[in-house]
Amino acid sequence: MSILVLGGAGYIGSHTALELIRTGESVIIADNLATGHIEAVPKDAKFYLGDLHDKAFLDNIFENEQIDAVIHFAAYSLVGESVVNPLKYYDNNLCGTKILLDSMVEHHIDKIVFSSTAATYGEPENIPILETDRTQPTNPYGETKLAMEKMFYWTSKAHGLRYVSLRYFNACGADKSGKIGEAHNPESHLIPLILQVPNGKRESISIYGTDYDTPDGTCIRDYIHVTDLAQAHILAVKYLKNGNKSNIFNLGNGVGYSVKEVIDKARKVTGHPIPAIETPKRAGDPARLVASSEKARKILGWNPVHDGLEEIISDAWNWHKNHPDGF
Ligand SMILES: NC(=O)c1ccc[n+]([C@@H]2O[C@H](COP(=O)([O-])OP(=O)(O)OC[C@H]3O[C@@H](n4cnc5c(N)ncnc54)[C@H](O)[C@@H]3O)[C@@H](O)[C@H]2O)c1
Ligand SMILES: O=c1ccn([C@@H]2O[C@H](COP(=O)(O)OP(=O)(O)O[C@H]3O[C@H](CO)[C@H](O)[C@H](O)[C@H]3O)[C@@H](O)[C@H]2O)c(=O)[nH]1
Repeated sequence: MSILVLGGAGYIGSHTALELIRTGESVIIADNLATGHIEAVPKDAKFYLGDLHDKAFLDNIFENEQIDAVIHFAAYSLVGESVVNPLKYYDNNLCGTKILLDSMVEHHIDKIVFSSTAATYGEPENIPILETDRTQPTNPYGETKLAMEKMFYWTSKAHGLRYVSLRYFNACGADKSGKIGEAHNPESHLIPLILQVPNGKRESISIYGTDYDTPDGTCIRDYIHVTDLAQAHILAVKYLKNGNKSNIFNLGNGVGYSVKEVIDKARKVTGHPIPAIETPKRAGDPARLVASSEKARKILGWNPVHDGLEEIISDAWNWHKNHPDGF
């Protein structure tokens, strides 16, 4: 039996595929390469080039491969773009996933783990954020992920399929091998943007807002190593294989770092002064997003081990310095 990794040529998907292979699983990747890279696909994974919206493409995989469970990463995830072009996000993230569910139900594939996000919460009520806290997204990207969760909920009630939704906080870092890492174009995430400065790709890093209600005035986020995220997916598949019920888990370290702290740590890791420029706030950024991942720890047995900011940035730097232009 194999695990189908949809979006496995992307950043988090390729790291998860690699970890699955390291644990001896048979992995099949399907991806349209919209934002992914063929070079990120592990050599031991079988690859299908195609799109989530193409039901015949999915049907063919489910008919010709022995698929035990699906891990679904395929989505668009640029918050700013989702505000300007919401229908692009509804179409890919929600309508695409609807086609996937049609095909899974038809082929009696009954286990799926999928990527959700901290963006489902919007402006948080409490810190750390619990899975039971209010979900009120402040952008279309977060809305599409919340709508996906609800679509899974009702589909599971009607068709007996079971799911695990993983709400990641800020994914970062890279595989220790240095062979794969984050390569988004355009890049919008803080750590890879910072590392473009010592790589000679940009002059400085912008700090979006310095008058937030935080100790140094800059936004606080919960940075979680991509390899720890990958492990959570493996545990979530195991959880479903053991017959457990559908569930939602936050994935973060439970520790928040400010934008200034991240920049300082990157200066230490790279030995570069990394000039920073204070700019106005980016619309829709909550001051603090920090996860409680107690539920994932207790129920999945998840234990993030690459949790220090220095290790996260060192692993990211190990990738970026050798791949300044990505793959
Ligand atoms: N990176 C983060 O910090 C973060 C945080 C929270 C949630 N997420 C979610 O995690 C998932 C993976 O994020 P990522 O950073 O690895 O993104 P990514 O863009 O690197 O990977 C997504 C992959 O899905 C593929 N894809 C997209 N639409 C497709 C379609 N219609 N058919 C087939 N393949 C398609 C892309 O080509 C790409 O390989 C996404 O669902 C994202 O919303 C990411
Ligand atoms: O050049 C930059 C880039 C980012 N930031 C700040 O750095 C922090 C982190 O920003 P990212 O763009 O790296 O990530 P977000 O916190 O915006 O992450 C949100 O968007 C992600 C998708 O891209 C995930 O879905 C995640 O769960 C969701 O919270 C934010 O305070 C942001 O304002 C800067 O100051 N300068």
